[in-house]
Amino acid sequence: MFSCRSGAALHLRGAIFALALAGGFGAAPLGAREMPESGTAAAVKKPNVVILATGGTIAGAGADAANSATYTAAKVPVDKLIAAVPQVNTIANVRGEQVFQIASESFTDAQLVQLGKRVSQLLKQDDVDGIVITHGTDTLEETAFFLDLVVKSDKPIVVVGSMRPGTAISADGALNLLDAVTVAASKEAIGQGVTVTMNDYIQSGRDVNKRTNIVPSAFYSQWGPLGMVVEGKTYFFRSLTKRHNMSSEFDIDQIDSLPLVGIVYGSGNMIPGVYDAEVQAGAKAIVNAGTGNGSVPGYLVDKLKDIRSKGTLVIRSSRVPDGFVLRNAEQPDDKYDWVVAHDLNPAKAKVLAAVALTKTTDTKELQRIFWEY
Ligand SMILES: NC(=O)CC[C@H](N)C(=O)O
Repeated sequence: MFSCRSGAALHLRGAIFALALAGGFGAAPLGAREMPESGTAAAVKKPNVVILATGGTIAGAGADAANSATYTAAKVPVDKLIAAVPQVNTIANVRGEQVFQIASESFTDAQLVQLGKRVSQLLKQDDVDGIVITHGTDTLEETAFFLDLVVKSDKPIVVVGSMRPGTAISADGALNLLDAVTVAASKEAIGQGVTVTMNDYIQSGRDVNKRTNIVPSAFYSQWGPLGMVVEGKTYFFRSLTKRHNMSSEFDIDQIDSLPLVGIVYGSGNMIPGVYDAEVQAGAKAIVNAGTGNGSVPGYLVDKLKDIRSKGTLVIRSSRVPDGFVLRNAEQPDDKYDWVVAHDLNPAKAKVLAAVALTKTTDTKELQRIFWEY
């Protein structure tokens, strides 16, 4: 019905082109939050976006432009990151805050809580419309999921990193940051949960995983991206169906620390003493990153039953990146009072377990939480 050859379509395309010409280089892109009030670019009220910088490769620097993988992370301060991408200013009123300057593998739970509280505090302000968090990519998926679970706001929260430092040939950080600001400033991202903008895609922070160590296409979700961001405009194709942010029962304003949760990686010929070490170190739950469908070697079943009977929670996840762990398949979870992590990888299961344990240690409740988030 709406053919490109129709007069109406041609008229519409002509009008959009004329508007773009009138706006010139400084015009707000189509993704900006507010529409023009009088049809001129000057009347566009830009959204306010705060960039919280935490370090990572996006703030990294190498000795030579050929160093795409050998460099030091967490070097460049937030003001320089923003100054390097002046195009963000056409999309939003942007200001930066340096929260940390670390490689993301060095994130502690205390820092995660501190970051979450700052995001929550800022999003309560009327003069903040969206948040971008620049972050190392190694644990970006944990931080994004944590914020998805605990920040009670519908406003966009975008976590972004890069795979190459800004000093490298074909550095990806500048475009990823521009895309992050675009999403944080967009109406379409409201209520979509925490998102991650890497390599032109908008990924759900809940679903996304880092899958490769080097290339810019490192981030992947088995359920697919939510959409794309291209030249200052967002294109959403899906929504997150899991509970998050406003529909979450967790609230960072009520959380001051996280209980310790350990992960044990499954393989052939495992060392049973590793579980004891985690319990002795204070782990309230152990995520078993089992083989296959979260399988547990026969010689370890009694060890895990024993740990559970003494109070530590056992959560079956899998080292296999895709698919999900089925309850009572491979092991009788009902009988042993274990929990399954559903489709969450071990690192994400650890985050959800820690957050859930701030409210309950009841295994039925924990299993409900693992189904719902
Ligand atoms: N690409 C990256 O950001 C990796 C750098 C570093 N290991 C970090 O996670 O911060």
